[in-house]
Amino acid sequence: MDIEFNKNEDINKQLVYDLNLRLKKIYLGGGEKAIAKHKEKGKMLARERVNYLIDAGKPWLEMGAFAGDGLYAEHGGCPSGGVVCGIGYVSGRQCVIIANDATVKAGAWFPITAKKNLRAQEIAMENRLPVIYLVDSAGVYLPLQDEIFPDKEHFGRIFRNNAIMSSMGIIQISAIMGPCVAGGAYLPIMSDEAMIVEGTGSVFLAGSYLVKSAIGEDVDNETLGGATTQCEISGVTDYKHPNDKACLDSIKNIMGMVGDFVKAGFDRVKPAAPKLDPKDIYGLLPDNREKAYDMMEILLRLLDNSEFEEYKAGYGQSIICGLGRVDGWAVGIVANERKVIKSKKGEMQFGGVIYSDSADKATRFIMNCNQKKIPLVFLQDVTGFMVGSRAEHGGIIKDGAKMVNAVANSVVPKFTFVIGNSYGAGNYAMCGKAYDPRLIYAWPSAKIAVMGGGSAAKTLVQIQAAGLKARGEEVDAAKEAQLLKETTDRYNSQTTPFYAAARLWVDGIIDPLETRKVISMGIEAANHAPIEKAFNVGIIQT
Ligand SMILES: CCC(=O)SCCNC(=O)CCNC(=O)[C@H](O)C(C)(C)COP(=O)(O)OP(=O)(O)OC[C@H]1O[C@@H](n2cnc3c(N)ncnc32)[C@H](O)[C@@H]1OP(=O)(O)O
Repeated sequence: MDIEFNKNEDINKQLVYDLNLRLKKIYLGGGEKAIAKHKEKGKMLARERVNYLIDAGKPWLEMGAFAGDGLYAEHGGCPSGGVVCGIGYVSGRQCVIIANDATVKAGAWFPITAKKNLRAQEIAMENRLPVIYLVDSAGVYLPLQDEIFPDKEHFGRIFRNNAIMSSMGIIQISAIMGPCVAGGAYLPIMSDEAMIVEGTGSVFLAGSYLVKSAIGEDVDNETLGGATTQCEISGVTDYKHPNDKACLDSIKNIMGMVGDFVKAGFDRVKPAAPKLDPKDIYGLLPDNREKAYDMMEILLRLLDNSEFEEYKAGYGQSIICGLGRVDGWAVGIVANERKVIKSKKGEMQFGGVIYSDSADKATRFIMNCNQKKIPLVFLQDVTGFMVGSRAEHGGIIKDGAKMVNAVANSVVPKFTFVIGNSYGAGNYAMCGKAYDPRLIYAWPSAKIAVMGGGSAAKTLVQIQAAGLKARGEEVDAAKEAQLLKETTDRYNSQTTPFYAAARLWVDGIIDPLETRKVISMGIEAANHAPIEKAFNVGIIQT
């Protein structure tokens, strides 16, 4: 192995190590004190509940672990958005699990909590997966009510989704495992069935403090809406359990009896590991995002048997397209090439840039995958579409539009991995979050922004300098350098995968070695949802 490989390997392994350290801290939720208080009540922690619920030895795909990371510092933070979400197996069935973490402000809903719940429900709806809610929530986080309460994508949307999902035939089971107040109360009761834990679970529209202030009644929370009240007096809840474990056992039991539904029918054969070692990816992926590398070498380490059926290998080479398998599932790959290319026409093309010919090729390939019912996997390392008069005169806008059209209108499931840069309209054409990927994960090496820090800073500084000069202010070299540094620093802090994951622009950050697992679980999930719409791109931009 050469020096470059070893250097990359050290850096990429360090990034994964740092990622795991940050996750470990996040897994502490509201912190040691809140954990101790929670456990004193005899309650399991949110992650313990999930671990107990899911099948041992089967994979768990967490979504949104970094949601809220670095946000709401003035409120004490909101690790994982105060809710644990993911796809797991319960009694052999893939389910979406949504578990409030009551160590974070009693499981109250911050704005990012709503966004994360809505994303988890979206995943359940798109894939027609059952949802299990482990509810332990104080409802709206009152100091931020104006950012979470009334708008379309705020808290109310969750209950609207409960109703819509029910009418779609999506199974929803809730367990009330702590005080569930106001908004926290609607969610479990809008599910197909709700169970409640005796002594710790309670569910009511208004807690004892509000009842006292509203109507002057003195009543404790247990009498108001505890397990006995809701199971034996009101009939609001359906099953009463003595503790968390018994409650979770009951969910497992019910899930074990669920019948089979029609599948989408994506092709799968016996899985095979890649022939080339996936761990090589650490050494192959450069230590910085401007360096060129051979994307094919990465691809071959993600695909079964390292086999790839390349489409139009000699044409539009700044995007690699082709068919392969991941864990036995057939996939259509669309990946940005990162090495400099000399096209057959003699033109030099930069790696990571989408040219007219590559957009044209990718469009046709995406349409082909839709025709053949093959799920699409996008590997993003893209700085954007080619600029300049040659590209414009060649019609780059219409070729880019064509690709965006095919991606947007695809009816096969799409999965996106941001492995390097994800800049500009390249993010869109390569199926960024706005293009409905069923799942989108970033590698620790990812950078997501409208453009790279350097380019953005230079562009902004030119604009700012022109404005200052127009107002008669002197812009000397020192002032320009200061503007450049400030803008670059700000941009760089906003392009990290952590910044993106905190805001749910991606579903999470993964070790590159987990990529195959995400694709496989994602296609298995997507296979629950038959494709109902015919593929139609409308007017294509020829
Ligand atoms: C759709 C409309 C809505 O959802 S309106 C929401 C209305 N919600 C409420 O009135 C619930 C108020 N909270 C409570 O009654 C209790 O916190 C319940 C849920 C019973 C839990 O009690 P307990 O386990 O003792 O926790 P705690 O009270 O010590 O709270 C822990 C920390 O969380 C906070 N907290 C709690 N609820 C909220 C809330 N809704 N908004 C904002 N903050 C909330 C508490 O203040 C406490 O914070 P801290 O740890 O002291 O900083």
